Amino acid sequence: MNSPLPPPALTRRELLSGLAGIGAGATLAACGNSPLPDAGAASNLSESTEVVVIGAGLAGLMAARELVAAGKQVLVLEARDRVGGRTLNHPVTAAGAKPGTVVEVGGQWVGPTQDLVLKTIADLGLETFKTYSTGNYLDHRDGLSLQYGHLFPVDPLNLGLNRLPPTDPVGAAEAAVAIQRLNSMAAEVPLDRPWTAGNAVAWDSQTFQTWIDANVLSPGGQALLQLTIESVFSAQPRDLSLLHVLFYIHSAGSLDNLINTENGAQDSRIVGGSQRISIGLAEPLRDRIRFNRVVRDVAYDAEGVTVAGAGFSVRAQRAILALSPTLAGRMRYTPPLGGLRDQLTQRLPMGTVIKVQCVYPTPFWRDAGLNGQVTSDTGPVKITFDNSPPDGHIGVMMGFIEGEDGRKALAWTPEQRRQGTIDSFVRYFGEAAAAPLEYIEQSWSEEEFSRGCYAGYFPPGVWLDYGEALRQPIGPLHWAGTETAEIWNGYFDGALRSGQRAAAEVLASL
Ligand SMILES: Cc1cc2nc3c(=O)[nH]c(=O)nc-3n(C[C@H](O)[C@H](O)[C@H](O)COP(=O)(O)OP(=O)(O)OC[C@H]3O[C@@H](n4cnc5c(N)ncnc54)[C@H](O)[C@@H]3O)c2cc1C
Repeated sequence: MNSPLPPPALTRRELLSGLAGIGAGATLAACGNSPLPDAGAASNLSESTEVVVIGAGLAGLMAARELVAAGKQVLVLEARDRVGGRTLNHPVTAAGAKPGTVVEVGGQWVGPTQDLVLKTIADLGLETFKTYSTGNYLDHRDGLSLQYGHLFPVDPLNLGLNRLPPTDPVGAAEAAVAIQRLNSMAAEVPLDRPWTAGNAVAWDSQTFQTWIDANVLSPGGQALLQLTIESVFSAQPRDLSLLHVLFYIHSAGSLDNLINTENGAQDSRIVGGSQRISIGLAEPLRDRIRFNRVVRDVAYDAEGVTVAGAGFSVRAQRAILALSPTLAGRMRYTPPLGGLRDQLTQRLPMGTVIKVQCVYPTPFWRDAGLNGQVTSDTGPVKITFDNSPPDGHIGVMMGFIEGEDGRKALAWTPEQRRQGTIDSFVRYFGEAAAAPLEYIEQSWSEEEFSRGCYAGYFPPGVWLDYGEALRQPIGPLHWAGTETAEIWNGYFDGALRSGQRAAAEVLASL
């Protein structure tokens, strides 16, 4: 926890200036940090390659790396002026912050069993540090706050006794039993073909809320499961197919893996910020990435594929579309994709999340014996984490406004979101939270090239009737992106695995 800060990560501007020597140098030099595509500078640029990858997030970058390693010619087209997609470092500029201090406004954590992302981090020479978890958790329910620690030194039956807030013991016990039941059901869902599970029809015909209503009796247990699902999917239990929830649990190994901080998906962070993974993957590809290339048209035939946008086109033998099905569905395909694939992309919405962070002179909650991790029944921020830098020289409190709360907050002004965040933090940590030095937010639903987060999710009926079309290549078109992953779907690890899988498909087909 107390390791000194590493040398500052390569900044976006440094990476871009490093990339400016490539073929489309004029465009890159001009693009700076503008979030808008510089279509004019790309006028009439026409290139050809063996494989074109659309999207320079983790999936696209991994696919490109694999193809280059196999000796293929590759071009990566990225709509934004940066790499990383849903990973994004943000500089902390508050007084007292050491130069180079960043917080992640996108994905940030890694944990055990996420083997590919952990290997990638190690291969890139990056380091991880544990999410701050020393001290008590805090649960806020029915207007009261309760601090609690690890009440039970051992939990031999793995009932989650230390994971669920004991504010309502009956509710916590019921939720713990439900979680174990869900883990057992999830193990029956084949990761490669969830729609073939023995109970697939019944499970894909109901929402997760329907299952809660039928199987969890106490209001406290219901509320805990609802919050659990909101925090994992940034959507409401009423939005999600039960089959999808079970697939996702199996994909991560267990629901415990999804929700735990220590030894779970929130276990560790990357020193210098998670976007360093994307930047590290991109560095050897610097002469192959084209920024500000918003692909709008994909024309394909037996010979290959031409992808194009304002002022540019690329001809290739194969294309990997390394982005969410929702985004892939926004492109125009010639000839049109089959109805199954097209309708699939009409049915996979992205979750809704606004990630909010307040910077303070110190992580003052630690002095009160709190680890900064809150669960709450009161919004807009119902989940918080201590997001301070590794040495804790400044305090960063982070929260998510997600699901239903996120949807409401999309209609708020920036000042209302800031005030709502501060009100939540004051409710949990007292008046010391009232005057942050800096407020940072990222609303992923308002990002044209993400359209929501953490990931796309499956409402009822979609796995059953459209699941087959998720990864099935169409002619020279191959699909990647974390939404296509079997293992750790929705996470960094799944994104990287999907890139590897799509690259292997292409290599086998060439
Ligand atoms: C707030 C938040 C918190 C999260 N927390 C975690 C976490 O702690 N741990 C974890 O493992 N995961 C987390 N995730 C999820 C994780 O970030 C994603 O699973 C992963 O980054 C997805 O990578 P990807 O390559 O599949 O997609 P993306 O990162 O979305 O990459 C797609 C790329 O395609 C580009 N693109 C889009 N449209 C076009 C177009 N028309 N033409 C060209 N390019 C285009 C985009 O700009 C983008 O760069 C979180 C996400 C968010 C937003």
